[in-house]
Amino acid sequence: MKNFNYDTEDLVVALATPWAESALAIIRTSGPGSIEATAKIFSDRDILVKSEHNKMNYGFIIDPTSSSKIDEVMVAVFRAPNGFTGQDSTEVYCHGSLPGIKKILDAFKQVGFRDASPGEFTFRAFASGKMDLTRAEAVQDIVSAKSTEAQSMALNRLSGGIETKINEIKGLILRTVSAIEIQLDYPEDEGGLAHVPINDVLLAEDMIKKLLATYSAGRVYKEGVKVVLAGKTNAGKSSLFNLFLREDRSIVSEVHGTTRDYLESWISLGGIPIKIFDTAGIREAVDSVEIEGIKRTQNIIENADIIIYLVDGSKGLSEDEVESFNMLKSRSNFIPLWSKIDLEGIVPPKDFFGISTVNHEGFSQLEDIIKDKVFKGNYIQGNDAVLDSERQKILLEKCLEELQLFRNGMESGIALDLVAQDIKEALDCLGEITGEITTTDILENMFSQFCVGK
Ligand SMILES: Nc1nc2c(c(=O)[nH]1)N(C=O)[C@@H](CNc1ccc(C(=O)N[C@@H](CCC(=O)O)C(=O)O)cc1)CN2
Ligand SMILES: Nc1nc2c(ncn2[C@@H]2O[C@H](COP(=O)(O)OP(=O)(O)OP(=O)(O)O)[C@@H](O)[C@H]2O)c(=O)[nH]1
Ligand SMILES: [Mg+2]
Repeated sequence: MKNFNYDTEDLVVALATPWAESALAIIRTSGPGSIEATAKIFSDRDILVKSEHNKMNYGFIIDPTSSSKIDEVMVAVFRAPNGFTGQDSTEVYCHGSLPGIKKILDAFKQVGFRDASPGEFTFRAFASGKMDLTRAEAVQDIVSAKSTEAQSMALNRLSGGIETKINEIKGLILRTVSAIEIQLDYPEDEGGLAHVPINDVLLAEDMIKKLLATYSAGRVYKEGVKVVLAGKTNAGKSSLFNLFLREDRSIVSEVHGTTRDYLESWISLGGIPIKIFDTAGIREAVDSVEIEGIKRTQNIIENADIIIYLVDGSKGLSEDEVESFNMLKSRSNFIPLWSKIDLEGIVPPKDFFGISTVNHEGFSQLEDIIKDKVFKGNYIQGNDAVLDSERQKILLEKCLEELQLFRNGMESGIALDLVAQDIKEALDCLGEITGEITTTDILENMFSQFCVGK
């Protein structure tokens, strides 16, 4: 974090692809004069110096001290004010050999480049006005997206989905602020406070609330949820685990206590990343291994987002589990299942959902129930911009509070110049979200979380 570099005028270089052997690797540079500087280590200087923006050029990277060839490459040229960073910039597409990459990076250092710090390319894009902070944050989101949905949502933000919303909200608040300013400047004007469009503030509050509601739903796609399969031995937990995975991962048998330690696996449920746990069945255990297994089960249950509790439908709820079952039952994240409903005469009692891992009856309903529990009613609609940054969320909450303070002040007749302060603070929150107002702390915090080369 301390290493963050705000200088945007010097030359930076970084490997943009992983430090690993691969077919190709990309080394990118940015900074005023980076095209000329790259040309110093390129086989045909003129080609690069004269290259158009967005053009690929074929040649060799040359060691500046020995003049020997380092690698056969393609070099892309981007010219300010265009391109990702908005600065002169180049990209070397080389062979993905680690020693080769190292030699090229060394050659760049010899002609005046320094290593870029994490997020420095995106910071430069921000600094040159190519993107606001909501888009800059989306750059890292899109790189680290773990599901297709998370990636689409990040792309929406990268394309300005959040920025547009914030600007709309800002527009509404600004109308009110300028009306107030007119009032303060010309208090004798007719109409008085009636001219202050409080309705716009209500609309702004509404938009903020809607945006905030997308946050928790967005988290789900980004971080995923932990779902645990729990219940007594032989209830069918491992069978259901395997059905979720569509693979025979966990051992299934009619022997009680088959699963001794927990198993976990990531699955996708309509794009929601779910870490699902098969656990050791709960019973009065005798040997120390099983006791430890059950201890772990209890630990996983405590930390789960969703608890799926299976009761063996062919046996029913047994006496020794009633107490713990009732305790779990009151939790909002609890899903009680009645298993083996394919067997003759098994009907789930009230409050239980039936499931069969033999004929899959009840499985798609179970998936829907999980989704409902996960989203708690906050579904995301089609192309909604989904708020994902905690930083942005906190600022929006603060903005909302300030707006409410402002309205309360207006309604209770507090002096206009005082309430004006609240609404201006609301405006500042929005300015901080997009980065019109920034502090070094904010920037350091944000960009230090990026990968190097981004
Ligand atoms: N080779 C390469 N691929 C890449 C990137 C990159 O930097 N290099 N990107 C980096 O993350 C992403 C693409 N992001 C980009 C964002 C803006 C511009 C750009 O040149 N914008 C021009 C207008 C482009 C046009 O409309 O034709 C501009 O802003 O002036 C390019 C790439 C993903 N793929
Ligand atoms: N008929 C029927 N049998 C099932 C169903 N699900 C599981 N079984 C059987 O029930 C027995 C126990 O299944 P498991 O999935 O191993 O049960 P478990 O809850 O993981 O048991 P432990 O690991 O011992 O805690 C096996 O013989 C399964 O074939 C079902 O839906 N219908
Ligand atoms: Mg099992």
